Amino acid sequence: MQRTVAVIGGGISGLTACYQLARSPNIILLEGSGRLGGWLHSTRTEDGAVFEHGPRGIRPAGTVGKNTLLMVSELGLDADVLPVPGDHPASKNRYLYVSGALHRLNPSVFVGSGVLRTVSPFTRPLFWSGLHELAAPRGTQPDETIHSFVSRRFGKELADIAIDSLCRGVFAGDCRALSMRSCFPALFEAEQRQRSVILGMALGGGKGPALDSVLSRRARDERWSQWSLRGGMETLPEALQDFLRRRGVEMHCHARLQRLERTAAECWQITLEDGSVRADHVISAIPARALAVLLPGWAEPLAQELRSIEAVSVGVVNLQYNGATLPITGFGHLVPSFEDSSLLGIIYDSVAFPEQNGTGGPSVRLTVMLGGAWFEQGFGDPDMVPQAMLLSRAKEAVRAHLGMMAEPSHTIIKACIPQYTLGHWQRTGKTISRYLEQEGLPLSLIGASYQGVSVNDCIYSAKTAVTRLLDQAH
Ligand SMILES: Cc1cc2nc3c(=O)[nH]c(=O)nc-3n(C[C@H](O)[C@H](O)[C@H](O)COP(=O)(O)OP(=O)(O)OC[C@H]3O[C@@H](n4cnc5c(N)ncnc54)[C@H](O)[C@@H]3O)c2cc1C
Ligand SMILES: C=Cc1c2[nH]c(c1C)Cc1[nH]c(c(CCC(=O)O)c1C)Cc1[nH]c(c(C)c1CCC(=O)O)Cc1[nH]c(c(C)c1C=C)C2
Repeated sequence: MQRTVAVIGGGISGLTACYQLARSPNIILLEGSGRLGGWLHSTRTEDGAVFEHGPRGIRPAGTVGKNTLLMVSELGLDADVLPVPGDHPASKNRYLYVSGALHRLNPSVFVGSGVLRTVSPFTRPLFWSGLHELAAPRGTQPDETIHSFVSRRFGKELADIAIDSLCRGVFAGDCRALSMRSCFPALFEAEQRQRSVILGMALGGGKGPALDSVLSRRARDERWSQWSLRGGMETLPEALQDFLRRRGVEMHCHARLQRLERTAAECWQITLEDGSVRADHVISAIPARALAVLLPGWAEPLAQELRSIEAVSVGVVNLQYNGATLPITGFGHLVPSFEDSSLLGIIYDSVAFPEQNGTGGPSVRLTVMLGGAWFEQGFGDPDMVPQAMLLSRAKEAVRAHLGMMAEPSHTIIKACIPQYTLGHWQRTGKTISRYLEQEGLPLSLIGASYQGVSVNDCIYSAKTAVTRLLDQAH
């Protein structure tokens, strides 16, 4: 008898798992909402402007970046790719908003001749942070917060300003709570391997698998910092959906799971609102906390670990200013938590991707990101916050930081980003995997809750999980 694999959750993780399984028969995808794609969600206006609800740019670098470009190529999307080359202002200019002013941080501040100069908002040349790092001893803790790791190796000022902002701009999180080992594993391992992060990164960590494609070679030659797709990031799940439909994969929207049980015949019994499904193996691609509530009472040890993987809420406010121009060009700016904790940063979408501005004449598209780990403190309960409060906070920030006074058109979304806090590596790498192994549970866990929040990480971990599953079956 053919085995049935049920994939729960039709975000990019679940769709990629189906894509990797598509040669096998009896695959069923169950998505709770009315659409596939999860956070890859783009609103397209009648005049062709694109507003992203979640990710708006993907990095091409490294094994995970190349792997995504390979899938994009296989899906026939090469002509839709919008690259941001290395010499583009959105690659060269990123800003920090400190003491009421924008400070430009171009890459040479960290790696070029700029390290010898004092660049505001820092009070001394970053050269000294580099020297400090090269001399600092190897850490002895199995895990450490990002703030503690960077303060110990590079000095407190870099941690307080640059790293605090970076963690807000990637995890919407607090670097004093996030785990270095789980959020930046390559840097953590570089220190373990070579005693110094700088030396470890310079000497490299061995070769990854060969995942080259025409797109990844172009990305390397043109030094892309990121890329998107002409119709927005949602083009990717749409292409996956088309591919899966052609392969005959069963896909169901409005199929929210209510309960997961084991039957006497060692199958999964999956209860939906209006029926049930049986499967031999379940791939969960939903947030860890959402899975925890579906599990039966006997799996409480697993549910407990899953519940401890938290997530924070982000208010995403897209604003369009018709006929306006920005006072500066770049990727956007971040706001460190000491400056204004509940305002994370502003992305200048129209600079990186002018192709997505639409045909309605010149306009500026911005996204203001609010809340994150500071959401409750700034706005109260995420489920109760009035949209008007998020909108007025976003407009006020654009006025104060960029001097743009006009009345914008807008969309407001509330999103979630998982937080890898101290001990995450042990929770996912040891406790959870040991439990699944000991109980012999045919359950794979993929998605942003476990091994990286970026789109690249989600795609790569879905592929790895399916490869493991197919290897076990042979
Ligand atoms: C605002 C924001 C900006 C971001 N920016 C970037 C960026 O610039 N670059 C980048 O690389 N990454 C970015 N990310 C991160 C990245 O987009 C996400 O981590 C990734 O898309 C998560 O994909 P996923 O499939 O694991 O989860 P999700 O997209 O959350 O998908 C999970 C799916 O499961 C469904 N589901 C949940 N519960 C059930 C249930 N009980 N039954 C059935 N279905 C269920 C949901 O409806 C959803 O469709 C951003 C994320 C956010 C929120
Ligand atoms: C202000 C909040 C946020 C901004 N983007 C995100 C949040 C929470 C989410 C996000 N941004 C990136 C990733 C993926 C990381 C990866 O490993 O690929 C995610 C989940 C990319 C990113 N954005 C910024 C940086 C430094 C990075 C890391 C990779 C890279 O260098 O490109 C900076 C940044 N993010 C935001 C702004 C306004 C900003 C800075 C100018 C928005």
